Amino acid sequence: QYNLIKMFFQQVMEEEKPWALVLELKGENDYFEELSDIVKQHFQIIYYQELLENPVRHGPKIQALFSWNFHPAVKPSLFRLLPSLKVVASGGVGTDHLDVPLINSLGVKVANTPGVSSDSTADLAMGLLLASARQILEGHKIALDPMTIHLPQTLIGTEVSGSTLGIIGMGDVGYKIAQRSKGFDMKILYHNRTRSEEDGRTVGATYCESLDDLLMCSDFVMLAVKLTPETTGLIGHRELSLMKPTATLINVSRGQVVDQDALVEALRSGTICAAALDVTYPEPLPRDHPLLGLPNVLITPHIGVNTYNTKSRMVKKMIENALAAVKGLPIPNEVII
Ligand SMILES: O=C(O)C(=O)CO
Repeated sequence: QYNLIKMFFQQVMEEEKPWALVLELKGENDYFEELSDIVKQHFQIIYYQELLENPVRHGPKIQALFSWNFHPAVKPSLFRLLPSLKVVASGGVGTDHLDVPLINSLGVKVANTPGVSSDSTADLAMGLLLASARQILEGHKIALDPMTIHLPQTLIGTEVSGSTLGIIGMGDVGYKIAQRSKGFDMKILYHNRTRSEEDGRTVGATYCESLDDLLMCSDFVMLAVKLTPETTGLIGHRELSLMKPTATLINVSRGQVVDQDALVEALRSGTICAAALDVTYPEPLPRDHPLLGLPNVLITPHIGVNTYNTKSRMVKKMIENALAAVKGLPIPNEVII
């Protein structure tokens, strides 16, 4: 009898949980299953495929939408299926993939997950810098190929210690990159909309008011800006031509910050030495994209935040934001544009 009562209350509690539509978290691997399980502690979940199979049954009950970065489904036709939707809980800091004013005009709020992913993104940025400077991938290929004889005079890389790093964008990620580069004895320059004296001092970074100066003086140029109308196409032909021919461009922000055609040209012509990119546009690049065929380019598929710890923290934040919206409370990380 006790068990029956317990089951009854469990069922009542389950039914009281609000409904959420979850994009992308299902079944890709165990890790995503685990993240889904965290969401399930607070929400009853409908996956995108289930919604499409029966939109009339599932659509009206959905109050929150969980989504990671860009997802092609997040467009007006989806919102039309979700008349009770209160919030898009987006995983990640950037919300450039969402039309926030349009979503708001439908009475739906947008939230993101700031402050929990800058360490992992900065780690990856340093990984790209080191891998590119020391040709780690090329070395790995040689080590795997029994037909290649490794000669000591091959794979001569760029010394990172003592070189100059120019960070464009001194937000959370830029700052964490500066902290790490300090450990590598790099000279650090930064360019930002606003000068942050204190941040600069703590990590020993020198403010460059002029972006051109930073580009001209840096051995590694690191992009860590938000995508805004001002930063779209920030690095084009002119900016690349200011960089040293020995310099490397690293991008962990958004692909659109760089004019990719100009980058291809600069890499082909030797205007700059190399590029290491965690972000491109589109993502992924089409198989025949010229960037994929260049020997001096290293590309990772937008994995800056992909550690288990970071993703778990992001999911927790997404849940906090979604629960607040469903309860009509102030949303901790509401995106206001
Ligand atoms: O946090 C972000 O904006 C990201 O790009 C995560 O992938």
